Amino acid sequence: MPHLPPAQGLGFRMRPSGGKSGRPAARSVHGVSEVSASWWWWSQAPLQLKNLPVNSFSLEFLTELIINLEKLENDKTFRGIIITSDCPKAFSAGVDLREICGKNPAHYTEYWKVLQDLWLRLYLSNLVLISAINGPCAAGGCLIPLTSDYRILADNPKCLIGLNETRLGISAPFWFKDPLVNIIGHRASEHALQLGLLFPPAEALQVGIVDKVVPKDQVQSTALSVMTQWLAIPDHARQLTKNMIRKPTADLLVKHRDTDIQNFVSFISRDSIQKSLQMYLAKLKQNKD
Ligand SMILES: CCC/C=C/C(=O)SCCNC(=O)CCNC(=O)[C@H](O)C(C)(C)COP(=O)([O-])OP(=O)([O-])OC[C@H]1O[C@@H](n2cnc3c(N)ncnc32)[C@H](O)[C@@H]1OP(=O)([O-])[O-]
Repeated sequence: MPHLPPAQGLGFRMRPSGGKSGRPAARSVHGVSEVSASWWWWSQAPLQLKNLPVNSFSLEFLTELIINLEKLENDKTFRGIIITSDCPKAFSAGVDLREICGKNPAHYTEYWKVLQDLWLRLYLSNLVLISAINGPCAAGGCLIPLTSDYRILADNPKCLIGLNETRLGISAPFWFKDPLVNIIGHRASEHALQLGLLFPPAEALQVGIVDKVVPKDQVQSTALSVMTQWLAIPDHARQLTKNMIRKPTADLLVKHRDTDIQNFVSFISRDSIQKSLQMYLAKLKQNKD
């Protein structure tokens, strides 16, 4: 049987795309499930996010995710990753508000740097990245879909997706805004970002923030068939093309990382912003079903 991810934290499984029988030995590294991938035909790895209850980005979760992405990137067996959620409530609720509320500037600095690291790793990945979005995906949670090469969303009214930061009284960083503009265009981004819109599936497809909407039970199979299409292209040609298209956007963050951290830390440390985030968190707790 494939090795299952641990109950908490991040896990990932890798499976042959061609349906061959047998399984390689599983081993565990630093508490993270990993399957040693020695079989050349295993070209795509499902990466299942599991940080209960809503895959919010805690510092620990982000760090673990980066380590695992690095392993996949360095393992030449893999040419693509399908990223999905193993939490029933959400694909991702974005930044864990407890990381940016009531902490100190040193913590905010560390947190923001790690979030930038994740963005850079994903945005410039040589692998084909497909987001299989099987739950709500809010604000920072869109970091993964927006840096992916293809996005598939489950057709369920609960599966809202968008950058809703303004509704929390904060602003999405430019490195969230830029990929959104690249994907849906300038005017639609102005609209979506200023109003903090969370799109239901049909609207998400119409505006172009996702590429496909399918019934929830078909998200995974659709991701696999899209992956097959992308893997039919020779890696070197696809990677050069991806890099050519994305590098100018990524370079903006690389060049302005320190200023961006300083801006974030001074903004998030303001009393008025802290108050507004605390109110949002309290409202989330009240709204529980
Ligand atoms: C800085 C600029 C850039 C980025 C910004 C961001 O990403 S800002 C982030 C913007 N993100 C959003 O606006 C999304 C906010 N989240 C939601 O809208 C909903 O939780 C949901 C639709 C994802 C799931 O709905 P559902 O009814 O199925 O589940 P539920 O609602 O009952 O939640 C379960 C538990 O998780 C808790 N919790 C949830 N999110 C967060 C969080 N981000 N953090 C921490 N905790 C969070 C929630 O309080 C509750 O805790 P409790 O009481 O059990 O201790």
